[in-house]
Amino acid sequence: MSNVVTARSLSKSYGEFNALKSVNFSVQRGRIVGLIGPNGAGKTTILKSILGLTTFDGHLDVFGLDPQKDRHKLMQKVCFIADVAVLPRWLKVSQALDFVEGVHPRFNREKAERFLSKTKINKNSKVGHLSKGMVTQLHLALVLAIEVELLVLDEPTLGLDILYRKDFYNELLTEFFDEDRSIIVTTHQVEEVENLLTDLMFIKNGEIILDSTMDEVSERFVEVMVSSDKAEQAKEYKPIAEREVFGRKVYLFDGLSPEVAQSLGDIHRPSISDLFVAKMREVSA
Ligand SMILES: Nc1ncnc2c1ncn2[C@@H]1O[C@H](COP(=O)(O)OP(=O)(O)OP(=O)(O)O)[C@@H](O)[C@H]1O
Repeated sequence: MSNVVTARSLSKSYGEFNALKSVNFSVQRGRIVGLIGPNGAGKTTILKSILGLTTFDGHLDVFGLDPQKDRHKLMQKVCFIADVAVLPRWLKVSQALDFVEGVHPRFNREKAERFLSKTKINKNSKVGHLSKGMVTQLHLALVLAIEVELLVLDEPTLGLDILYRKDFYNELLTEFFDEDRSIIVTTHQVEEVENLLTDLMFIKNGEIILDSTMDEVSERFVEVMVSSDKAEQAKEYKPIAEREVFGRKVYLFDGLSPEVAQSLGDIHRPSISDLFVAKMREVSA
């Protein structure tokens, strides 16, 4: 598989503070990577480095380009949706379409209009007269219609209500994603992207503490709901987290064999959010 992004010993310091501590990772073509971490972990710093929006130390290759030197060429291949939609209030929706069509060679206007036709947005409205959610939808319509190979999304659904958030991810899969494209997405709403991701990266304090495909995650981690008589036995296998559901213990294991897991109780795949909480606590323990 070909890498669209390769980072080796990628570091970023702000004065004495190390926001990224020599991280290594890659993103392959045709993958949807979730970059998940608590506030201040370094997610935006990674995204900004990939987009050539900040300086860094170490090696970073994006489509064979150095983001610090080749930002212009990179923008032909990469598109970025930030968490806040910034569109001038006086602009009409139709003018926003004209503008992006004029400045971006890869903008597919027909696609943007199709996306907008599914919303309540009127093309003659001014941005300033749209609701906050509608402005975000307009922004997404404009950006998703730019046909690039890598889409970078930083908390893309912030400010959208639950119905539009679901629509957004459906739209992303049907309108944007295919096997030749890749997506990197950061979000705090991990349950929303759970079924979308092909790869998962957890970051904490500038370090990547998990980097796995979702298939590997399913093979490696298991949650077992254990009856009280097996609780002591389960603990011997050193679970990385435990919680209680309806009076029964649920243990999360890393690398426990399926046979042993089944012998202890009812097994299932942990949710990304449960795994995230467990991994964050494990590291600080
Ligand atoms: N320009 C800057 N000057 C100094 N420190 C900065 C600067 N930008 C980011 N940082 C620090 O670097 C760390 C990583 O920030 P970053 O924005 O990458 O985190 P994040 O994981 O995206 O967080 P959030 O989920 O809150 O957006 C934080 O501790 C932040 O305070």
